[in-house]
Amino acid sequence: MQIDIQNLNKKYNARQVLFDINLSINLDSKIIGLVGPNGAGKSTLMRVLSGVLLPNSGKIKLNDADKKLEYIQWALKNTLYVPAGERGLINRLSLVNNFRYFCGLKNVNYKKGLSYFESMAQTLEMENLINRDYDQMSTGQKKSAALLNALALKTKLILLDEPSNELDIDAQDGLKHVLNLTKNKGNQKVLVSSHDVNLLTSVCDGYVFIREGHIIAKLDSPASHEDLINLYHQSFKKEG
Ligand SMILES: Nc1ncnc2c1ncn2[C@@H]1O[C@H](COP(=O)(O)OP(=O)(O)OP(=O)(O)O)[C@@H](O)[C@H]1O
Repeated sequence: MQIDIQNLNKKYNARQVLFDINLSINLDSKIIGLVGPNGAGKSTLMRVLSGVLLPNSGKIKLNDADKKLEYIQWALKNTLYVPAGERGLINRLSLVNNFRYFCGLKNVNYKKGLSYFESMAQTLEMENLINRDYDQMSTGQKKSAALLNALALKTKLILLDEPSNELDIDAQDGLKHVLNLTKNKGNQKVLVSSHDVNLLTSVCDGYVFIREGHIIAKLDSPASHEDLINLYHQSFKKEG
């Protein structure tokens, strides 16, 4: 199954921020890094892919046997956008009740999903936090909580926006570990936007480079720390 983005444009009022995007995303269990300077359009592209923002023109198509399903219908159930910062979950709900709430939104069986949620909480060393309200967590705990929720829901596509910001060193290791685990478990595609070269090179199997709303390069393989930095400088070299 594949998502095909075709000639997609997105504006905020008069300001165009995505230009004629053409990109195919295969829903295998690989992790793709979305890389680009501040303001390049990474979050916007991920929000469009999650169905919470609509493009102004162009199409997103599901290349699937079930051709009757519109992308937006599929995306609202099968994707989850985890925003940067502290806005991922509902403030006055505990982490486990957030999971229950999101199960309702995504049509996931809460009772069946709970044991997986608990095992992921253990892997992320968050089992002591699952009954704490989201607004009583630290910044880094909130990020880990939103990530745990996304992984436990098992949505087919997870869109992670700067997931390692504000994580302490242990939590960064936990993040890399669980992201690598998702590849072995096999059913979740992850698109991760990040400026963290260490995270990207530890987990990504490929990259999409975006500059000023244009996709300018793709790499279909992992990269070493040094290679990614070199590619970044080649791709985003300032002209003039
Ligand atoms: N709600 C909005 N209204 C108007 N302009 C917006 C809005 N959100 C983003 N933009 C603009 O769209 C452009 C792309 O922003 P976006 O957040 O997608 O970039 P980004 O690549 O994720 O950046 P960063 O790495 O800094 O998070 C920027 O110029 C930004 O100022």
